[in-house]
Amino acid sequence: MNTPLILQVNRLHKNYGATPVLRGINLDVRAGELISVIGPSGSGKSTLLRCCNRMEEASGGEILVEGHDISHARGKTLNQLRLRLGMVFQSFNLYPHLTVKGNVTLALRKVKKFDATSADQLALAALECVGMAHKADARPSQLSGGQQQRVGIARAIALEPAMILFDEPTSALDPEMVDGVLEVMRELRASGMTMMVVTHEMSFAQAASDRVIFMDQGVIVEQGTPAQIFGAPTQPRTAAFISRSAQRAGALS
Ligand SMILES: Nc1ncnc2c1ncn2[C@@H]1O[C@H](COP(=O)(O)OP(=O)(O)OP(=O)(O)O)[C@@H](O)[C@H]1O
Repeated sequence: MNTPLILQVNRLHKNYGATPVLRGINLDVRAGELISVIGPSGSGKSTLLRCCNRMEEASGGEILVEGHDISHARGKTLNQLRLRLGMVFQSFNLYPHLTVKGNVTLALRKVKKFDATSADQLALAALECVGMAHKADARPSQLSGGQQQRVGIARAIALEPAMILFDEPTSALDPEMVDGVLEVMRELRASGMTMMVVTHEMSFAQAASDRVIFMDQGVIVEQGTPAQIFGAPTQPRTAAFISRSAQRAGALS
């Protein structure tokens, strides 16, 4: 039996001015899936992610979160649906004046209205999940980039979302920090979290995803298992991208 649908994207269009950036995206995400979105720079990957939680307004189409239409929701309903989609950013977006724990409890207190004790407990549990509980009282500036990103992930987990959207979570990190963050994401996957990850880390997409989506010029060109997309792509554009990425990785190693 299929697991429940967490996210449905139907005929999604996005224009910036007269320029179409997303051109009719259709996509279903089921509970427990880890989906990697790959594709050339400018293909619309981040825009797709940002339209899902209405950080960007779509120009057309519909997005359902656990069956509820977020694309036309307003006010309290919109806020509640947004909370179901956690977001992890490339640039961490932690508040520098708050401690690690303060960053994680902020939305729990302000948005979810938890009392201080409950918010602290949830925050410490989330920090434990990403191996950062021992830094609960540190400031973000005292942490490495990889540690800051793990706090960003803890902040998302603490809100108990139905799904987490990751927008290039390792792109701003020094190479030696990347593996620790990818490991936390693998553990989250193993714990059953539903995840959609825009990534340039091809080895992660290949090894950790249930499904890989290849985008180019605002459309999904092809999607399939990592074995299909990386081993036997059916579309010439996918094959060319995979081959270029492999060459680049070879040149770097
Ligand atoms: N706020 C904006 N205003 C105008 N154009 C934008 C805006 N945001 C993105 N774009 C354009 O939309 C296109 C898709 O951008 P997007 O960031 O979604 O691509 P991407 O596939 O995530 O690229 P990358 O891998 O480089 O991050 C690009 O041509 C980009 O310049």
